[in-house]
Amino acid sequence: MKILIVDEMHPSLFPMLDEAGLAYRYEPAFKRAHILSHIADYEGLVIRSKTVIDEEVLLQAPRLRFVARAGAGLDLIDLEAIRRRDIQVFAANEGNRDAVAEHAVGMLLGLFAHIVKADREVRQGLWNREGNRGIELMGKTVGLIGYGFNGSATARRLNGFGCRVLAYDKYLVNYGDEYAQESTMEAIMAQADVISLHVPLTSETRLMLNDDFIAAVARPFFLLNIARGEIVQLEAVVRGLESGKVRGAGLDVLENEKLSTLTPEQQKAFDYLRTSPRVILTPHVAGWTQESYAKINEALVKQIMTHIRVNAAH
Ligand SMILES: NC(=O)C1=CN([C@@H]2O[C@H](COP(=O)(O)OP(=O)(O)OC[C@H]3O[C@@H](n4cnc5c(N)ncnc54)[C@H](O)[C@@H]3O)[C@@H](O)[C@H]2O)C=CC1
Ligand SMILES: O=C(O)C(=O)COP(=O)(O)O
Repeated sequence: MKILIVDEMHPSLFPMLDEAGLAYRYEPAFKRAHILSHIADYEGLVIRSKTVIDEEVLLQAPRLRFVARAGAGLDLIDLEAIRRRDIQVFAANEGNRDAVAEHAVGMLLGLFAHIVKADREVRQGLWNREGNRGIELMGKTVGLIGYGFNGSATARRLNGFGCRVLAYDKYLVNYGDEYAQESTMEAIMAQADVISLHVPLTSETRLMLNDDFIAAVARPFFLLNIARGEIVQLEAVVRGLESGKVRGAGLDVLENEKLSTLTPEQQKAFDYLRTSPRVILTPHVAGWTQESYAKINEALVKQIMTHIRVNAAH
């Protein structure tokens, strides 16, 4: 079993692979052309968020038996093309769920208590108390869209703050629990003070949060996007902020995260967001803590070992 690793990994991965007796080649600088010319030799591929796995790559990979995603999002993998072959996909959602949930709550507290805005003002010599009077999480209704690892971890924490949590998940059944009430998109739109997105990027969720969505929400609301930038139409959020329908937004992800290559429309939206005191922006770090990548690696190595054992038994 030979494994090719083509993305930057937390160093905790390598002793784990050594201990498991797995042979690997670590090539974090590999570009697509390198992957295409080397993948034929490998049974396993480990990626993060840099590498697109599509039909063209799979055609060059006759020996490939698994793709391990050191993280959660599978949006760069053509899952249909993978399913047509005998290739397993592993992900490690449990590794960064705590990081994401803490980041979500951190962003909400930051928005509600004006922490970032007030900090900037004090640094400029402004002692603006009334303009930074906060609002409380206690008693607010939070709607979570997507109730998998991240949605449910966020719900647990919000309970501690006295929030009423509604969750909508299109593909789970009986997922209501002591932390969140199973709900519908319509009920969330009718009742939520905060809407937080925890769905994967798919053809269904791409630009899910657009002008129509915002118009359908009954009251002005706060928006959190810690999932994928392409789920949210930024221009619609800007219009929502301008009209007041969106009271504030916490965005860890953007449609185009290479800020030097924004289209004129993206640049205009980004310029609005980066100067708005009602917006908190972070550079796709919600799942990225000192702890999460070690947890991700443990989960991945466990899955790789199980895969090898099961296949050896057959
Ligand atoms: N900002 C960051 O650093 C991170 C971002 N993420 C993003 O968050 C996403 C979610 O992560 P997890 O919670 O671990 O995934 P998950 O797979 O555990 O949960 C996603 C849930 O969304 C539901 N869902 C899918 N399509 C839906 C739709 N159209 N409407 C409603 N529900 C739908 C699924 O049934 C599933 O339960 C990832 O796919 C990734 O894109 C994940 C980790 C870190
Ligand atoms: O796990 C995910 O889906 C993330 O968004 C974080 O991934 P990354 O550190 O960019 O590979």
